Amino acid sequence: MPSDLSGASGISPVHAAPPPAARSKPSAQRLPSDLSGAAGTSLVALHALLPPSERDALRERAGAALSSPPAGSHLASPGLRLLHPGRVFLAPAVFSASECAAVCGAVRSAALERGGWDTDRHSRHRTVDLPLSAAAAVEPLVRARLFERLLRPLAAEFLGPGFLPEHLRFRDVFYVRYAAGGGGQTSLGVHADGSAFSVNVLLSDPADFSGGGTCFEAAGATLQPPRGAALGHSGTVRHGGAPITGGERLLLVGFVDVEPHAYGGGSVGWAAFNGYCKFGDAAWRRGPVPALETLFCARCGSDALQRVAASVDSKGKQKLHLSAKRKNDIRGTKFSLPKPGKQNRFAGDLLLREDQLLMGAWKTKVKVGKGQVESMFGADIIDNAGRERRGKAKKNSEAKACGMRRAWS
Ligand SMILES: O=C(O)CCC(=O)C(=O)O
Ligand SMILES: [Fe+2]
Repeated sequence: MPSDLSGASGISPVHAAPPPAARSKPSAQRLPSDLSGAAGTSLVALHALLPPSERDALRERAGAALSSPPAGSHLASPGLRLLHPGRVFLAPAVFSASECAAVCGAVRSAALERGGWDTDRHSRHRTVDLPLSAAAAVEPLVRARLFERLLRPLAAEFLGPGFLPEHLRFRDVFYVRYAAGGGGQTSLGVHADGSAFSVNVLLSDPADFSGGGTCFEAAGATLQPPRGAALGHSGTVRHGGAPITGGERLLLVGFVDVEPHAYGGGSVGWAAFNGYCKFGDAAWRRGPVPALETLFCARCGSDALQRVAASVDSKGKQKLHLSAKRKNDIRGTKFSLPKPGKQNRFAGDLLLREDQLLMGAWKTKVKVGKGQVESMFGADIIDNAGRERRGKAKKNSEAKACGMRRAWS
């Protein structure tokens, strides 16, 4: 564990504890539950913080790369590289204790209904788990909280102003169960996740189990965040689940990736739509978007945006100089809609409102591996969603559930 931990964010240093040798009891560091204000943001860098100058340079590079990417460029690899391998983060309160309890309840009932937990969703370093979709009753809440309290601050804090939270997506989100006794899984070997970065949130009450925590190989430390907090780290950081010695430990684990699509300038509305598909209402309630990049009004979704003069008073409050007398002049703004063209010329739907449902977009695929494609909205979206298949089913046309694999172990 690097020595610069102390004082990084008002959290006491985390001292070396060996990653879990199968049976030894790790000396784990319980993190305080009240971290509010620890670093002035909702996201607390726990260790291996880059020196400020290097961090600013990184941000600048990220901002430049992401706000004006060269035409046709893909964001995936810059995103992966942007996350410094040694960094581990904590988002102190992603869920409240009562939300955690509600999610635990829903997940346990889902497991009962399905006749047990899954054990084969991940090829290596298997976990006893359930996908996010299994507990449908709490899925909107979980997506919203992850977006609002994790992805949004994360995008703003670490990837620079040109980066929208919608550039991030979950490749896999699942509930993990560790249980002592009864043949349950008690620990998870050290591994790296094949994600840009990963997060895990403790859903159980810490009084319900002993031992546990997430151990980090290089740091030689095991961290035990409080209930409802998320521990985040680069997917390349080798880590594992420390053995529990009693009770049940329920976690929410998310593998986050960077969208392989650039949203700049005129396509911010499209990014917001994409965000809505992934994260529901929470993505709609977005913070201020850089005004010049906005196509549609963030409140009503209409395109009637008008530039007005603005000033800032001595207290830093913004004042808009709107004139009640000013009439909207719509001369020259009414056109008949052109007919869609052929062979990629003006083909597709015209984007007239921010919340317009672009049905064709569901078919947009991105390459995820050698010869492998998936919907740009994530592995769990299939392009014929909601459409009935007419005629004979094609051979091998079945959409394959694409479970996230842990790589580089
Ligand atoms: O148990 C933990 O704290 C870590 C879980 C984890 O790394 C995973 O599921 O990939
Ligand atoms: Fe992991």
